[in-house]
Order: sequence, then C-alpha cells, then structure tokens
Amino acid sequence: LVTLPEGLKHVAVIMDGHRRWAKNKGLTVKQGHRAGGEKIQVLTRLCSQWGVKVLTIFAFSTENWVRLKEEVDFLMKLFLELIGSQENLDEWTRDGRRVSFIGDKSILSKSLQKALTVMEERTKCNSGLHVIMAINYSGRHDILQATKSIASKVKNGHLTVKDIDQSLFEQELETHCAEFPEPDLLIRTSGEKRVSNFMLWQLAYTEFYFANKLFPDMEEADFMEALMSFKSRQRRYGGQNI
Ligand SMILES: CC(C)CCOP(=O)(O)OP(=O)(O)O
Ligand SMILES: [Mg+2]
Repeated sequence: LVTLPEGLKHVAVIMDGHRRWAKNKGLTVKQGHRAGGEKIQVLTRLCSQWGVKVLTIFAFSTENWVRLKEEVDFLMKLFLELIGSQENLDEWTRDGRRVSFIGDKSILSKSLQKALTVMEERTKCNSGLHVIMAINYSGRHDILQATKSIASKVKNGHLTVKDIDQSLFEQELETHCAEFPEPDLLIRTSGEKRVSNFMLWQLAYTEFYFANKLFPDMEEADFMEALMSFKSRQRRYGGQNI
C-alpha cells in the first residue's frame, strides 16, 4: 500500500507552462489554459484521495495582468467557469472539500467575486481537502497588508508593539484561513525554478520540487512522484546537526 509521506500536510503548486504547451502543439493559448484547468481536477482528486490537508494553487499573480487583454479576459472567464459550475460545486461538495481564495479580489469582475463568495460560503464548514486558490495574489502584497493591519491596530491601541510576534503576524496573512498555512512541499512545473512572488512568508522552510513537464502534460503519476519525493527529504529547519 502506497501512503502519503509523513508530515506532508500542505502542498502548494505553481502551475506553469500552459502557453509553451499550446505553442508546441500548435494550439491556442486558450486551449493551453483549458488543458491546465483539467489537470487541476486531476491534482485535487489525487490530493483528496491521499489525505492531503491543504492544497494551494497559484492560479493568477498580480504580475499576470500585464499579459494580452484577450488572455487575461479568457483566464477570468475560465476561473468563473471552473468555480461557478454547478457540476464542480457538486463534486467538490460531495468530496467534502473546502475552497478558499487568497489575493486581491476587489478588482475582479462582480460575477467572479460573487462566485468566489458562494463557493467559500457553501464549503466553509467542510472538513475534507482545503483547496486555496490564489487569484491576483502577491506574496509581497500579503506581507504588506498584514503589516498595515497590525500598524493600525497598534495605532488605535488594540495592540502594543511587544504583542507582535510570529503567530500574531501569521494571523494577519491571507493564509490564516488554513489549519496548516505553511506549505510542506511546493511543486513548480515547466522547468522554471523561481518563486514568482508566491507565498513568501509561508514558504520559509518549504521543500521545493521542480518538474520539467509543462503543467498540461502532468499526469496523475507525475503528481504522485512529486508527492512521494517528499519522503526522501530531511527537514532540519536550519538546526538539527546531520
Ligand atoms: C497564469 C498561469 C496559470 C499560467 C501559467 O502558464 P504560462 O501562461 O506562464 O505559460 P508559459 O510559462 O509557457 O508562458
Ligand atoms: Mg509561465
């Protein structure tokens, strides 16, 4: 029996390589992103079956707005389709999954904002896999907004400076909604080896796994290989002599 590696509670994924995949196959960028959307389902089902507690997916970064308007509009439409679809809502609810969203939602369309809120509300009490989708998310913005929130609480007397410690700060980060907010394993596809302004505070001691495959080429076996790679990692958190 193959089981989830000990200590692997929170998996994060930077799904990259959709446009290269489309280009390689002579397909459109839209087809590339749609193919990626299908692989999200493969990954979430696998994580749910294996008992992963939290899966954070980097779906759209604040830097992605600079892309062609047609591509950005399509991505937003795809998110609405994925998140707003009754079929997905039913499957995710049946599976007992909880879904949360991190990132600045205020500049998303009203219809997408509504779909995010409905999905969060409908699933907030579920105890299965907690899927966190990062849409218009920025690790630096997350740290900045937490800092501003704490500063205003100190200013109006709700906090003193000495109250500010690691756990208080983490309560102000957007990932405070997660039981296990720090990823144990970060998977990035397409051969790129960078963090791209993802969850900077939370990734402090995360193990990284880089896959050369483009995200739309990832199969269940590739995701399983990534999860199983965690087994061989010796986490010392900067201490513990070898
Ligand atoms: C926005 C994100 C989901 C898309 C990731 O793939 P990508 O468009 O960066 O694809 P490329 O790295 O191949 O350009
Ligand atoms: Mg890319």
